[in-house]
Order: sequence, then structure tokens, then C-alpha cells
Amino acid sequence: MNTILKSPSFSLSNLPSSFLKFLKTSEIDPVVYTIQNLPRYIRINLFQYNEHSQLQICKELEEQIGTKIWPVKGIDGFFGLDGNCRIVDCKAYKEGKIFGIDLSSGIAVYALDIRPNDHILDLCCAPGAKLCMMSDILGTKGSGTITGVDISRDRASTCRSLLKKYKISRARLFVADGTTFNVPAPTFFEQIMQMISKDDQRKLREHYASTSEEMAKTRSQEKHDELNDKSQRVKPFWAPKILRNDPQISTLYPFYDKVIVDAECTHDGSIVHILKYNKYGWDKFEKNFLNSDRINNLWDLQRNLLKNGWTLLKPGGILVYSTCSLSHKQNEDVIGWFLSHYPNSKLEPIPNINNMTVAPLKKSRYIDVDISNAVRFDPIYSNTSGFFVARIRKLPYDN
Ligand SMILES: C[S@@+](CC[C@H](N)C(=O)[O-])C[C@H]1O[C@@H](n2cnc3c(N)ncnc32)[C@H](O)[C@@H]1O
Repeated sequence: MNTILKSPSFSLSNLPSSFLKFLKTSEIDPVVYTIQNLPRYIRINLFQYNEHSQLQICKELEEQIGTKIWPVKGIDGFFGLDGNCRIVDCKAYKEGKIFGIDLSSGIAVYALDIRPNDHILDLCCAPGAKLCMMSDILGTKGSGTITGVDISRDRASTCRSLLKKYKISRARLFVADGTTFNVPAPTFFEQIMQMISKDDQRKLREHYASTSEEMAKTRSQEKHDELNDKSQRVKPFWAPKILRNDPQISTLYPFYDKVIVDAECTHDGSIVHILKYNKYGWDKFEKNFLNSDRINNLWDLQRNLLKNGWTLLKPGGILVYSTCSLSHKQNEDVIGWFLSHYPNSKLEPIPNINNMTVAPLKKSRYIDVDISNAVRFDPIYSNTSGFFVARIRKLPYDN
């Protein structure tokens, strides 16, 4: 079976003027939409399949799609294939052995440096490709869990189907606004406190009392007792048995070890997705993504998602911010703003990119802030979708 599709004919003049205007103000070169032969990527679940089985899966897949697939150097579990191939009809896809995910998204997940005991919060989780990959890396040998949050019930339903398909047993889903979500990680603050010195415990308490007033207000000791009352718990949209009855005990500080904010954005970097509107009609794209209310609110939304993710992150933990936009306002400016407002934040290098060429960063409005550790991917430089990733470490307390 050969599943190579014909791509619809496309030229830059097909793009609507509102989109070209958006590209111009965002300093995005429209040429990215004309790149030919951009590969697509898949990931094989490494936790479930050893090296031998992976090779077997690749061989079967090659036979079905009728074209070569190749391992991506230095990025475990990733394979590239012809960008026009359809994988949904393939046996390995139907059986849940592989899933489609762009390499750039994979880099964002690897930037979380997931360990078996991590409690991970994914504040914009649907449809769930990154969540699937996180679950695969987390495995089931430690005590780690994933908490996925999405504001859209429809998209959360798609995510739930993925969790079922890929038999993910350590993740729970909430339909909620990620800017205000405050369900604690399924773990206890006391455990973290035991790991640090008395002096650090005091500093930490002081730090949180001053920087997370809102949190302290809503998560007081009285609230702790209140939340132990089952009726006060936030009901997950979906959770496996082991997580469904988590008591959501509100220790004063409900930390997660890792947080990913794969923020809602204008999606302009998802080249394949954008080009589909050539077929669906650009008016739909303008309505869905380019109306001015939506764009103006996006910047606030992205900052507020970051703020809340930061509040819920454990000191010493890692927050990854990513978007599939190429617009500097949604990327460099957001990170510049964040680093200039949170003195206990430190931008760290993105791991696993030594074998890749990345696109140059754009200038941030916050010129005094060094954002050089953030990374941009685009079809021209990195042979991937357009994507932005920043990895921020939360220093134990304000210095
Ligand atoms: C870029 S997509 C996330 C993709 C996802 N991380 C993945 O890997 O499949 C952004 C998601 O953010 C969700 N979203 C938008 N506003 C939100 C909010 N205030 N709180 C939580 N999720 C939100 C959207 O419904 C959408 O599913």
C-alpha cells in the first residue's frame, strides 16, 4: 500500500492579505510556507518497545508506506519520513506503537528532563501528543504522574481517547482554565520540605508567603481541612483509578516537579496545518486564528498561563514554555517579559540540539534580558515545523 499523498498546489499569492499583514508585523518570512519536502516525524514508544522491536516496527512501516524512514540522529525514538505520507492507516499506528509528533515538539518534551518520580503539569495539554511522549518517558517504574489541563472539553475528549489508545495509566485530565487551575500535584509538600535544610525551609516559606499571596490565601490550613471534604475536590475530567481518588490535600504549596506551558498561539508555525486552509478555505483560517480580539488576548493569555504554571512549580523545578508560532511577540517578548519580572527564574540551554541547526532568535522587546538560551525551529533551518522552546529553572528562592 502506498500512502503518499499529493499536496495541493500552493503559491504565496494564495495566502490571504490579512495573513500576509500578520506575517509582516510579526517579521515572519512567508518563504517558510513554500518549503518543499519537509519531512514528518513519528515517535516509537521506547518504554514499551526495545531496540529489536523498534527495528521491526520500522521495517513493517516502510513496507506499508512504501518509502524509507530514517532514525533522527541523537533524538531517541524519533524517525523521519516523507512529509506526504499518511500514517493513520498503518498497522503500527492503529496498534498504538507509534504516534505522529514533530521533532521540535519532541525537543520541548525532552527539555523537561523527565525523571521517574516527577509530577508533571501540562497546562495546555490537548490534543495530547506531548502528553503521550511524556508518559512514555516517565514510564511506570517510579511514582511520577502527569496532570493535563485544557480549557476545551472537545479537545480534552480527543486527549482522553489518546490516553486510552496508548494505555496511559499515570495521567489525569482536567477541563479547566490553565490560568487559574490550582489542583495540587498528587504528592505532599512535607516530602519536599524533608529534602531541604531547616534554613532553606524557612526561606522557602517566607518566599512563598511574599510571592504567592493569592495562593497562600486560597491554600491556607483551613482550606486544607475543607479540601479534605470530598465535595470540595475538583473532579477530573478523566483519571485512572489510582489518581481518581487523589485527596487533593492542599498542603500550603502544591508543587509540581515539571510544568509545560505549550501555549495557545496563532499556530502560524504549523506549516502543514496552515497549508490545509488552502483546501478548507482561508476565510476559516482568518476566522479561527486571525481575528484581532483573539490575537490581542493571546499575549495576556500566554503570560497568565506562564504565571500560573510558575506558581505551581516546585522550587528547583523546570518550566518549559513553547509555542508553534514564529511571531516574536508570542515567543521572545513573552520570555523577555517573564525573565525580567521573576528574579528567581533562570533560562537554561535546551538539551539534545547539538545535531540540529536552529533558526536565529528574534530581538526581544526586553533588550536588557539575555534570552539566548531559547531556541527557534523553522522549516528553513531545522527541517521541522516552526516552533519556539524556552526552558526556565525556578531557583530555590529569590536571591
Ligand atoms: C498548542 S495547543 C496544545 C497542544 C498540546 N500540548 C499537544 O501537544 O498536543 C494549545 C491548547 O491550549 C488550550 N487552551 C487555550 N486556552 C487555554 C486556557 N486558558 N487554559 C488551558 N488550556 C487552554 C487549547 O484548547 C489547545 O488545546
